[in-house]
Amino acid sequence: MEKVTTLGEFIIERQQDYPGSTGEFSRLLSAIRLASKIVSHQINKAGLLNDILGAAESENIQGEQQQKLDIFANNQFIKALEKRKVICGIASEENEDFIPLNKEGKYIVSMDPLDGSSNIDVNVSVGTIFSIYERISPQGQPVELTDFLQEGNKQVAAGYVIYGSSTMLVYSTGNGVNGFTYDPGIGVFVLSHPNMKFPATGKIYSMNEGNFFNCSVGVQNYIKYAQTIDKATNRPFTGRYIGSLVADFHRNLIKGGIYIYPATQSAPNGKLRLLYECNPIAYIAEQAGGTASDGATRILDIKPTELHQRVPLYTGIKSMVNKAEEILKAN
Ligand SMILES: O=P(O)(O)OC[C@H]1O[C@](O)(COP(=O)(O)O)[C@@H](O)[C@@H]1O
Ligand SMILES: [Mg+2]
Ligand SMILES: [Mg+2]
Repeated sequence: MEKVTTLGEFIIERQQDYPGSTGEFSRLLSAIRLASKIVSHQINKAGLLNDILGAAESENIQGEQQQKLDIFANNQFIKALEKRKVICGIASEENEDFIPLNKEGKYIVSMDPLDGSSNIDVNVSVGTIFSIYERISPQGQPVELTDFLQEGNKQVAAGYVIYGSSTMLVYSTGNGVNGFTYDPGIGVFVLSHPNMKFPATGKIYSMNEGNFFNCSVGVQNYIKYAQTIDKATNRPFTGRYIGSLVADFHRNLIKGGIYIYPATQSAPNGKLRLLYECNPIAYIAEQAGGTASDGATRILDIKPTELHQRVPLYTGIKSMVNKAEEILKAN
């Protein structure tokens, strides 16, 4: 019988890569594993439950109408992480300010508890995105804003959960990217996608083209480049856009492509948030042999200044992102 490796076993095995590790990080990951299962279970039966679909009465700090599932997922992840006592603070898309937790905690987590909210009610894949750092303020002290405003290249781990036809947890601790598929029959995540890498070449581009005339000439010229017929360069590329960052990124990671959420006239810094969308996705992209920039600067080198700041995102296969940057620069 083929050997299966559960996420729990994998975490313990990988702990050996870190001599002197205390198990705190493994406990943090197990909290994410637990909350993902609970959210996955809720999503799978969302259509049956009137109290989980639809909008909540509240807005988040970004002025976005919160969905009931945004709040449910937010509460589940906060509860699971708080219980583990190894985290001194959480920043979440759904909370205006960071949430101080255990002063003795060594880690901080920034998260997007439910990504792709506009797709919840229409049974299209959504996700959760998480980014993990070691604190910089002294242990034993309350967590500080500066603990959250670290560059993405300081992340000790990052990942996402995709709630789609199956639920998968994809993460990296800096030694490559591994994907685990949830088996609801036995209630465990099983290693299904070891050492995930972008293919060498790709032909998928993902952008909300409804923004075409709202974008710079550079972005418009890249879209035209993608649509130009030229067999020698694998074009025209195929347009694919789900509207859930996690799902669009995941598809492009497996099939090969580029995801773009550019700056627009109405959103001069783009739409996606640096701390809990762009940094973790960029970390995974680079660990999978791809890249991520804001069109010019490496995402992981951007120094954050605010919890909910937005940046443009270009991520995927290196050659495709480099080409986009080249065209942007030329205009
Ligand atoms: O509807 P648009 O403008 O294309 O934006 C879609 C993007 O917005 C997001 O839904 C923003 O994330 P949230 O759903 O977590 O707010 C991304 O997942 C997605 O890529
Ligand atoms: Mg999101
Ligand atoms: Mg969200």
